[in-house]
Amino acid sequence: MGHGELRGVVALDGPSGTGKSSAARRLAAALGARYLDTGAMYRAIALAVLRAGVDPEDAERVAEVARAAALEQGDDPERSTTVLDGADVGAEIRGPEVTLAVSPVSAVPQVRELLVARQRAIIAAALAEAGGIVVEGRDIGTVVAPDAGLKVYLTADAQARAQRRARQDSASGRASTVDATLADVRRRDAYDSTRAVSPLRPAADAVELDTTSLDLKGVLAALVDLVERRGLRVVAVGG
Ligand SMILES: Nc1ncnc2c1ncn2[C@@H]1O[C@H](COP(=O)(O)OP(=O)(O)O)[C@@H](O)[C@H]1O
Ligand SMILES: Nc1ccn([C@H]2C[C@H](O)[C@@H](COP(=O)(O)OP(=O)(O)O)O2)c(=O)n1
Repeated sequence: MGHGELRGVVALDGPSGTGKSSAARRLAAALGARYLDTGAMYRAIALAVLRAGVDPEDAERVAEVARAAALEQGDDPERSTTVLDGADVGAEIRGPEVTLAVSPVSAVPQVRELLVARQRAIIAAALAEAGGIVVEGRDIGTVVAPDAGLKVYLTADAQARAQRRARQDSASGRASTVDATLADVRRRDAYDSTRAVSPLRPAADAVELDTTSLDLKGVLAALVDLVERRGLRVVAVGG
């Protein structure tokens, strides 16, 4: 695949249910860029921890599992795959057990060191091969890609985020209620933003985008506008 229209890295950070994955995939596809779902990587390690029967709060054992896990995260926005120990776990990593375990697992410094190194390698390869990549997560603008050409911090009110996530879970066949999802959203927001290592927070140079009253099309339009105004969109070069 030749170079697309995006030059450099777009970082999309923010709490759960703000629309990071939906927006990042669409933006990457629209601009012929690659896409990286860093949350899926943390979820895959959390799944490996559960499969190994390790307590997600046991940092030492969690780090051992992370080092031993064979994890491959794809960067195709049309088909983003997460392969753990040879099998695609894209559906399993969205289940409630993993969603509960991923908060303590992603707070382990050695897990973050390992995954941030892999994320940076994926970003470097994408820039060489496609010219641009959209990366979503919690610490992209602050830690993983501090020199990103554009950093956007997505927000939305907790009720809207819980309703979106509950609808998403139900559509995927996972039992869910808005109240239970709201409690999970608040739990993970608190966990992710108060942890000692790489806490969830907007980078000082991030643009904040409140998606509460925007539909997906509106979010995409806002992001394309920000990319263009930042001079990161070029006429596609063939080949
Ligand atoms: N602006 C929006 N308006 C309505 N629904 C949205 C919006 N953004 C995302 N969604 C939906 O909400 C759910 C969660 O979105 P997702 O992109 O997974 O959020 P995040 O990656 O931030 O957790 C998905 O089903 C998605 O289609
Ligand atoms: N760059 C990242 C991405 C995710 N995490 C952690 C924090 C999140 O609660 C979990 C799951 O991330 P994910 O983006 O899949 O979660 P949501 O889709 O936003 O609900 O992983 C992280 O610590 N750093």
